Amino acid sequence: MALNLNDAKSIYDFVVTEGNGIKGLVDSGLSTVPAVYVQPPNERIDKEKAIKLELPPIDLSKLGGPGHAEVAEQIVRAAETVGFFQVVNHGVPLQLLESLKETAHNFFSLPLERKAVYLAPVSPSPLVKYGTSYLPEKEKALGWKDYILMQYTGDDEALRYWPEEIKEVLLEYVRYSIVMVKKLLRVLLENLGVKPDDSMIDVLTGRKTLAMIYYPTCPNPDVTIGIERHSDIGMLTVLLQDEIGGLYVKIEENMNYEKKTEWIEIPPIPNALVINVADMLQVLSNGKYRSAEHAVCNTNINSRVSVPIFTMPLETSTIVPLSQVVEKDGIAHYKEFLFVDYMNNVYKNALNGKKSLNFAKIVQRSQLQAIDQRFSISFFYYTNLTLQSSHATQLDFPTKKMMIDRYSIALFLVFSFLVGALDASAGDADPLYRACVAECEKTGCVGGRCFPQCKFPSDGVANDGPWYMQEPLYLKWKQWDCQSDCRYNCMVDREKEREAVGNGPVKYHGKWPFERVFGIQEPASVVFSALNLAMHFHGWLSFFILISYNLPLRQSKKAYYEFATLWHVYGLLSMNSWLWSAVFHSRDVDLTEKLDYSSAVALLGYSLILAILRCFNVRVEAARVMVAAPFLAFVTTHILYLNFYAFDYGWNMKVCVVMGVAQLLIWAIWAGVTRHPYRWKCWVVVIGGGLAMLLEIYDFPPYQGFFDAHAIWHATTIPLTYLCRHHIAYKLRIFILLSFPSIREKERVCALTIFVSFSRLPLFSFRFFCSFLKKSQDGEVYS
Ligand SMILES: O=C(O)CCC(=O)C(=O)O
Ligand SMILES: [Fe+2]
Repeated sequence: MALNLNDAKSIYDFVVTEGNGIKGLVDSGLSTVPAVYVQPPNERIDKEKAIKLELPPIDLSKLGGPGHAEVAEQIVRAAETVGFFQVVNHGVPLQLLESLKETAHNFFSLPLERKAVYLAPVSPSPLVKYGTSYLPEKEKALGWKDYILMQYTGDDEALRYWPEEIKEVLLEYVRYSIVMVKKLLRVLLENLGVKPDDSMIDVLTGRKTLAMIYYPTCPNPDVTIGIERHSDIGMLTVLLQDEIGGLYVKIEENMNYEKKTEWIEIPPIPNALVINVADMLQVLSNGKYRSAEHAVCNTNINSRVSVPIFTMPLETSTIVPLSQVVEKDGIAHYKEFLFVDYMNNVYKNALNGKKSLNFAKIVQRSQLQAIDQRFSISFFYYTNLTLQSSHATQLDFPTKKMMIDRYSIALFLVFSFLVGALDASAGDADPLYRACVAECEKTGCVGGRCFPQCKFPSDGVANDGPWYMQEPLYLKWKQWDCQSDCRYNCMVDREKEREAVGNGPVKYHGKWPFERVFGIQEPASVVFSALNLAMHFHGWLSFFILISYNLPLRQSKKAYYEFATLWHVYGLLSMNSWLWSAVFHSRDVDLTEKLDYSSAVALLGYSLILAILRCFNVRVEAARVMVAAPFLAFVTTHILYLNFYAFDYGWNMKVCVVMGVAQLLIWAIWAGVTRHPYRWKCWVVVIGGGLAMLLEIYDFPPYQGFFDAHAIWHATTIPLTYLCRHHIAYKLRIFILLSFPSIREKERVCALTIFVSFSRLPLFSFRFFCSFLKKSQDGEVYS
C-alpha cells in the first residue's frame, strides 16, 4: 500500500505492520514528524536544562590488582547514586566495538525483505524480533527508532536463528561482555556482604537479551522520543553507544544533584561502555542499588546506533531481597516472586518510568489514598443510611451486638485496596486516536464530519459561519468545544475500527466510550443519579410530613424528636450531592467536577458532624455548636482550597478517607451497643452496598454504549436508599405511637402488636424454649 504521510493509519501500516520502520519513513523524504510520533508536552525531556554526567569512566583493568578497592568503591558509589556509570579497559576489544556500530548501520540499511522476515508475526524463531515500537497499541507516542532484538540461549541457536549479517559480531560481543558483567556483579554483591559463588552469578545472569537499536535522524527531535522513560528489568545492562549521544537519566532526590534540572545526559565517551543497574539488582539489594529511570532522545545531527546487552536472571529464578541486606535494614522492601512473572507483567504494558518495580514492592498502607473518591463517599453514604435507620430505633430498643457493621469496615478496607489497584485509559494512549485528534484540531473535521465549535475554515467554508449552520440553541447549553467534539468523534471512529477487527472497547481519558444522547455524556449515570435524587427527595419529604404533620408536636411547634432538623439537613445535602452527580455525568468539565466533588465533601463532612452529635447524644444547642464549629471550618476551608487553590485529588482523597473512616468507626461502635428487630434491612443495605461496590472494582465497558459498571452501581443505590428511608420512617412512627398515649387507640394497639411480634416475641419464645429445655433436662417435665 502506498504511504500517505497525511494519514495516520497509512503511516502506522507502513512503519509498524509492513516493517518499513522509521528508517523507511525517513527515506520516504518526510519533512515533519507525523502526529503519532509527537509526545505529549508534559512527557518531553528538556534537553537544554539537562547536565552531563561528570563521573570519569571507571578503569576496570585495576579490578583484581592493587587498585581493586578503589575501583570497587567507585562502582558501588555509582550503582548507589546515579545507577549509571561508564567503564574503560573493560576487556571488550575496541575493534569489535567499532565493527558493532558499523554492522548496526549496515543492518538497518538492508532492503525491507531482509528485515521484515523477523517481524514478530512471521519471525522464524521466537529468539529474534525486528520492530519499531515495543507495544505500539499502548504507547502514548510511538518511539522514533527501529530495533532488532535477540535472545541468547547458546552459540548453536544463535548461529542458526540470528540474522546472518550480524550474528558473528554480536556473539563475540556477548562473550566478552559477560565476563565483565560477572566481575561487576561480584563486586556489587560482595559489597552487600554476599560471597557469590559461580553458580549464583550464572543464575543471576542466565538470561541475555541483545539488541541493535537504530535511531534515524529526526526532523523535529524536540517533540519525539527514541525510547520512552523506563528502567531495565534485569540485573546489569551493558550498552555500547556511538558518538551522537541522546541517553538521559532521571535525577532522583538522593542523587546529590541540585534540583535545577531533572535529567542528566550520559555523554558518549570514546571506547567506553555504559553500564546501568536494572530492576532485579535493585530488588536483590533491597533498594540499595538504583535501577535508574532513563530515556533516549532523538537528534537531527545524524542517525544514532546503540547495542545493549541486558543480563537477567533465569526465568525460573526466585527473586527476593538478599537476607544479608534485609537483616541490616530490618525490613524487606520487596516481596518474593519469580522472575518470569515480573517479566510478563512488564511486557504487557508500555514503558512507563519505574512503574515496572511496583510489581515487586511491598504494598504500604499509604496506598489507601488511591481510593476513588466517589466510591468512598458513596460507601459511607450507604453506611450512614444504614446506621441512620438504626439510629431511629435506638430510641427505645435495648442493646445487642450488630456484627455486620464491623464486617462493613473490613469490607471497606479490602475494597479500598482493590480499587487502589485500578488503572485507566488505553484509548487515549492509542497513537491512531491521538493522531486523529491532532488532525481534527487542525482541520475541524473527522472522517468528513466537521464541527461548528472548531473555529477555522475547512474545505473553504468557515465552520463557525452563520447561526443556521451552528448547533441548535437547545443543545448549546452543554458547551462542547472543538477539542471535546474531536475527541468524541475520533473515539467513535476508533471504536468502530477496533470492533471491526474483533477488539473490545477501551477507555478514553478515564471514561468508557459512551454514546451521547442529546449531548449528555453518560446518559445512564445521569438517569440513575436523578432517580437517586428523586428517592432521597421522596424519603426526605415523607420524613418531613411525618414529623411535622402526622405526629404530635411540642407546644412550641417543634418536633419531639430532637434530631429531626439535623436529618433534614442531611437529606438536603444528599439531594444536593446527587444533583451535582447528575450534572457531572451530563458534562464533565472543570466546573461540574468541582461542584460534584465539593458537594460530596460537604455531605461527608456534615455526616461526620451528625455521627458525633447523634452517637454521643448531644442535645444541648451550645454543645452542638461547639462540636460542629471546628469541623465546619475545616470542611469549608477544604472546599475553598479545592476550588480556588489546588484541585488536589490526592489530598482530597486523604481528607475524605479520614472523615469517612472516623464516622464509620463512630457509627460502628454505636451500633455495637444497640439493637432493633428489622436489622435485616440494614444487612441488606450493607451487604447489597458492598456487592454493588464490586461494580466499581470489576469495571466493565458500557453495554449498548450506555450501561457501564459505574452507571449500574448508581442504579443499585436506588432500592437501597428506598429501603433505608422506608425503614427510618416506619421505626420512627412506632416509637412515637408508643410514646404518646394521646394518639388514637387503634393505631397504638396496631403499633404495639407489630413492635412486640417483631422484637419481643422472638426473645420471649427463645427464653421459653431455653427454660423448657432446662426443665426437661432436670427431669421436671415428664415427672
Ligand atoms: O539506546 C540507548 O542508548 C539505550 C537503550 C535502552 O535504554 C534500552 O534499550 O533499554
Ligand atoms: Fe534501557
